[in-house]
Amino acid sequence: MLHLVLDKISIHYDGQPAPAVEHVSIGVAKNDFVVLVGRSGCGKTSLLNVAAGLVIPARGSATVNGKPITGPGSDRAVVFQNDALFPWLTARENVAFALRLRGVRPAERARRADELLALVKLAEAGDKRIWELSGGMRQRVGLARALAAEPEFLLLDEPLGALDALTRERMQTTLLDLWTASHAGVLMVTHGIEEALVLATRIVVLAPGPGRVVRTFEPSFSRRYAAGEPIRAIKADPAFAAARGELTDAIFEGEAA
Ligand SMILES: Nc1ncnc2c1ncn2[C@@H]1O[C@H](COP(=O)(O)OP(=O)(O)OP(=O)(O)O)[C@@H](O)[C@H]1O
Repeated sequence: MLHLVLDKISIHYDGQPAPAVEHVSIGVAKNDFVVLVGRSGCGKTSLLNVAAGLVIPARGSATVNGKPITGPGSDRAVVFQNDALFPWLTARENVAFALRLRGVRPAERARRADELLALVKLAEAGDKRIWELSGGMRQRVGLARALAAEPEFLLLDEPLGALDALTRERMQTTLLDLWTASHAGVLMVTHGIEEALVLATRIVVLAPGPGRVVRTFEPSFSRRYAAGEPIRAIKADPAFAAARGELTDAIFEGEAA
């Protein structure tokens, strides 16, 4: 079984008096969609950066398929909010660039890039330059580029955070479609409570001071979507509203009024 494992992780930034994160364990298997939520400063991005190999923990172990994570690797692709694409290149060229890094032959690159753009519903936009695209379209090019690496794990830091509410909602189902099609394990950070419920197979709720896990939830809504239930019907289910209330309480529990 493919696994990304953060085991008893503590993170202590240089010059800080206290650890940012203490004793946090999170596992992501293939086909899992794990979402980290919690108040500002609870260490969500720091933990994602440990998984990406960009932050080395003070204690604990981070492994991917049993091997220690010592830096970025082709088994993990990262998408950040406002991800940097090359604005002067077309959407197709941006995706093809990632294929080139993977050693895909030039003759193959354009065809494969078009397949990936179709997957994120941008089949018509291959020839458009990045500066000609909307924020939501750019974010989809970023996802197509991440998928070009055929990663076993996708690490997403607020990938929909910069989008307007309607585009964000549409992108949630795009993300679920990509997850279902790719079978990748996903670890994602979000501030969106509904977004976490729509997407996650597991939600890890963190609290700050220092960052630690306070609750986990295993919602079934994303599996229901993957099984063919429309997203509107899922969100209208009273179970969805109940889960939203419970998750909100867990996030704000213990917060000084
Ligand atoms: N490079 C750094 N150097 C020093 N301290 C840092 C650094 N990065 C993060 N921190 C601190 O670590 C703690 C956790 O930060 P982190 O960004 O991981 O939290 P977060 O939950 O992602 O926050 P937000 O929801 O506001 O994005 C915070 O107290 C932050 O100030």
